[in-house]
Amino acid sequence: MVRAFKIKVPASSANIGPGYDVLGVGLSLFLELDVTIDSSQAQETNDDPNNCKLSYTKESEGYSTVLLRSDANLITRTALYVLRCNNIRNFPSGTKVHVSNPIPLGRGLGSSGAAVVAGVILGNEVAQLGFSKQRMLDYCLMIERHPDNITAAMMGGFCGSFLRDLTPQEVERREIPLAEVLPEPSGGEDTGLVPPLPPTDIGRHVKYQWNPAIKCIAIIPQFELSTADSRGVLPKAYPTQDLVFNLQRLAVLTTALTMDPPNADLIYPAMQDRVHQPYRKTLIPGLTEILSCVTPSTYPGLLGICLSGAGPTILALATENFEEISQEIINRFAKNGIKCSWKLLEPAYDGASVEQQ
Ligand SMILES: Nc1ncnc2c1ncn2[C@@H]1O[C@H](COP(=O)(O)OP(=O)(O)OP(=O)(O)O)[C@@H](O)[C@H]1O
Ligand SMILES: N[C@@H](CCO)C(=O)O
Repeated sequence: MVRAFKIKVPASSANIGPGYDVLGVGLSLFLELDVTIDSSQAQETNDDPNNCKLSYTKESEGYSTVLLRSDANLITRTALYVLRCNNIRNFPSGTKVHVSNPIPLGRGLGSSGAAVVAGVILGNEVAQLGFSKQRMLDYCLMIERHPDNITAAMMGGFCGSFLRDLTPQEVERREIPLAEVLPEPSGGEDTGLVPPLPPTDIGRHVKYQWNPAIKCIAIIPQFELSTADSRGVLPKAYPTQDLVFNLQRLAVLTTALTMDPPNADLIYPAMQDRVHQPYRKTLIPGLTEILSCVTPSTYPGLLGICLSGAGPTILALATENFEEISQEIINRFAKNGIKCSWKLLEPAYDGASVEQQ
């Protein structure tokens, strides 16, 4: 029997200013996997140690750099983690995965979150494990340990999320699939290890309303900034007044983005942040100036502006004047020698999906 299905996972923007590691919104830019499982084509997948032939469309972001071995690529490596937790060593023979990825890598638009969500869904589908989205979140959150992008990509829409405290035993078992559980890309040997199942309900979330008049402009610099590096510049402890500053704004922002008509006088100041953006300016030339100089008074229709995820992309929320707002930010990056592209996006309300074909 031949099986074919398509997995679609949205990009996402995390933090939305004050909601560091808390808020995320799914965006209308989709990572897509076309999957076929045809045992009569097993020979074609024999080159891969885990029976999976992986390819990317030429137009895909990362086309020339992503690794295609199934135990090295983030999507298939994640799927292998799910399979092995459930005592299945490899993909079914004759598995082919063709990826179309329009989400720029390492720019703050949730490319890794989308890849991890797609990988967990891939594992669930190929082995027909029948997991709910909530259970699949547990697997995702053992890999990417901040829930904002992952939750928005899996569930869609505008989400607030947290990780529950793990018990000391669960903390001990915080398996790190990329380091321990899966074979290293260079070796490729299957160690036979069965990783422990993830604890249940690691991530809890709510979905907020979003006023559909609010569009998301992503201004995307042409340089990559890895999330790990961008987290590395953050302090280990914060002054109380900075945490209170963010908590106050976070509480107001989640409702302000639902109100009709949107109120720029409320949203713009509610999107200010003192927890991550001030520290990340060292990695993103022009950031401080961009965040402070483009305002609703200079650009009617602009509601708020922030760093998208770990950066370097800038997220501007607006109801009109999209081109003018983008051009202003592009010009300011250009003064710092940085070229950008921009995209006008909407929230992806439904999150990740699977379509049987
Ligand atoms: N479609 C994909 N296929 C394979 N690997 C991917 C894919 N998407 C992301 N990755 C991996 O994830 C890395 C980028 O992850 P990183 O967390 O640094 O940035 P990001 O997820 O784009 O940004 P942010 O988390 O701030 O939104 C890439 O360099 C690549 O290794
Ligand atoms: N909350 C995360 C999102 C990026 O993955 C960060 O800002 O580091």
